[in-house]
Amino acid sequence: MSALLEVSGVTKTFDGFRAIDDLSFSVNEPELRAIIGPNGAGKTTFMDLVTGKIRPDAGTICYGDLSRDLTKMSEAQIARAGIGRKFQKPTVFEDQTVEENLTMALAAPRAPFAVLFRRTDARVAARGAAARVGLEDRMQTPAGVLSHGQKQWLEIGMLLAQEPRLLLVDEPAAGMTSAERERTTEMLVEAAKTRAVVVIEHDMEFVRRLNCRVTVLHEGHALAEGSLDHVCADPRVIDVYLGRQEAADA
Ligand SMILES: Nc1ncnc2c1ncn2[C@@H]1O[C@H](COP(=O)(O)OP(=O)(O)OP(=O)(O)O)[C@@H](O)[C@H]1O
Repeated sequence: MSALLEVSGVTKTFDGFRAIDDLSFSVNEPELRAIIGPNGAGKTTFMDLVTGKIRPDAGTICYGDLSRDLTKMSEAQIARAGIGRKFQKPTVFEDQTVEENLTMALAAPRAPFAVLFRRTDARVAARGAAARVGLEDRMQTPAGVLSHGQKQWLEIGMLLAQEPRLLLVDEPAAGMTSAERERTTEMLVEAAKTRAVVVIEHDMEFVRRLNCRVTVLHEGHALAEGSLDHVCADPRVIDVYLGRQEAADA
């Protein structure tokens, strides 16, 4: 296990407001990491910075064996370097079947099999990708008629088909049934056996099931890090996040 992503002293200001404030932490490969924290803590901004959607004012985000600084790379270069991102809302092609969606993902330029793809059996490859997210019985179903959870899984399957080294997943459990949430944790745990997977999530039951290291963000910096039990026992975390969550849940 070694560091795949090293965030050092990153700051991002929007109109004078420090959304990310001297943020430093690292993610190993392979590893499953959860990022939690109150609304506005900077979680989504962190993902925007890693994927090159926005640039920091200061700091570096080093990635991979050559420690390339992602802050100097374009979004396309970062995607090609093996970083995949799942946004909160599913963005699948609703008119296309599960098989067609997965086939498109397999044929994408950054997919490792894209060059070989014409020589392989597209159906077998797509079925393999579907099996990773439990959709192998839905190959001919238009994505638009899948449940919300199944659409999320399809998109995770499309990303996994491209074999990212680092997969960023923003609130996958939102809007899912408890059975879907449980299945999703299994998928992410499995995916993180061979890559780094970073999950932003508010649902603490979901985070508990991920059973992984947790980083708590607050006001743009890492407030605490460790097991869920460790960070949940931290008075600062209780003060800025868990106390408020309990109040919101009440
Ligand atoms: N493009 C932007 N312009 C101005 N302010 C922004 C921009 N993007 C984010 N912010 C601000 O930066 C702060 C961090 O936002 P961010 O979305 O990263 O938080 P978050 O931890 O993901 O919150 P949530 O849990 O609600 O999704 C917020 O105060 C937000 O309003």
